Amino acid sequence: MTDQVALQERLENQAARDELTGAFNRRVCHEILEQQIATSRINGEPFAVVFVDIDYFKAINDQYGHRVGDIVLQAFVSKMEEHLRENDLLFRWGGEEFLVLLPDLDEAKQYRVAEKLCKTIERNRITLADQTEITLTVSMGVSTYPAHGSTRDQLIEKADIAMYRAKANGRNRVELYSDSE
Ligand SMILES: Nc1nc2c(ncn2[C@@H]2O[C@H](COP(=O)(O)OP(=O)(O)OP(=O)(O)O)[C@@H](O)[C@H]2O)c(=O)[nH]1
Repeated sequence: MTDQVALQERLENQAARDELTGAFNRRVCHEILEQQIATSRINGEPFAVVFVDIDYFKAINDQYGHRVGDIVLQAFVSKMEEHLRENDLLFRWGGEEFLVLLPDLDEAKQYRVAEKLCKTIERNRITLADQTEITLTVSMGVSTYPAHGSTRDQLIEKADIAMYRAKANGRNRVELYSDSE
């Protein structure tokens, strides 16, 4: 590989990733969801979009400072990536909001995978440099293709609506979008 090609690859990689956490950024999220929809339209493969919002993140910033808040976001992404399956993808949507794409699962399995992730995040505390341990919890909303929408924006919006229900129902939980909302 020439230096030029290596540099090009590095720049492309940087453009795809969120600077703080290294998760894929919102632009890539848009592109990959479009691709997934195009593929699923042809092969009929279902997939899920999971909207993930860290609970009470403001309190972490308030208690430990913004710098520690940043470290917690980085640790959160590492933990999520450790526990996702090989084909699942994590994106930083903005702030303390993330999206996960779960390809190739039926609805019941998608919900179970999201629940497992939610419990894993709660169980795996984050240890700071001074050994302080922080327990994070997340609220998740799940929408599925094709049941809840056939476009990227519909699927994201419905996952977001379900996530708000998870917040309203006490946080640290997963809700599946329902058409009655
Ligand atoms: N440290 C740090 N904080 C961030 C970053 N992006 C967003 N935040 C903070 O995340 C917090 C989000 O707070 P809220 O939207 O009030 O939500 P919350 O406290 O998580 O409460 P709920 O979502 O209702 O459970 C705000 O304090 C933002 O400043 C970041 O990149 N780094």
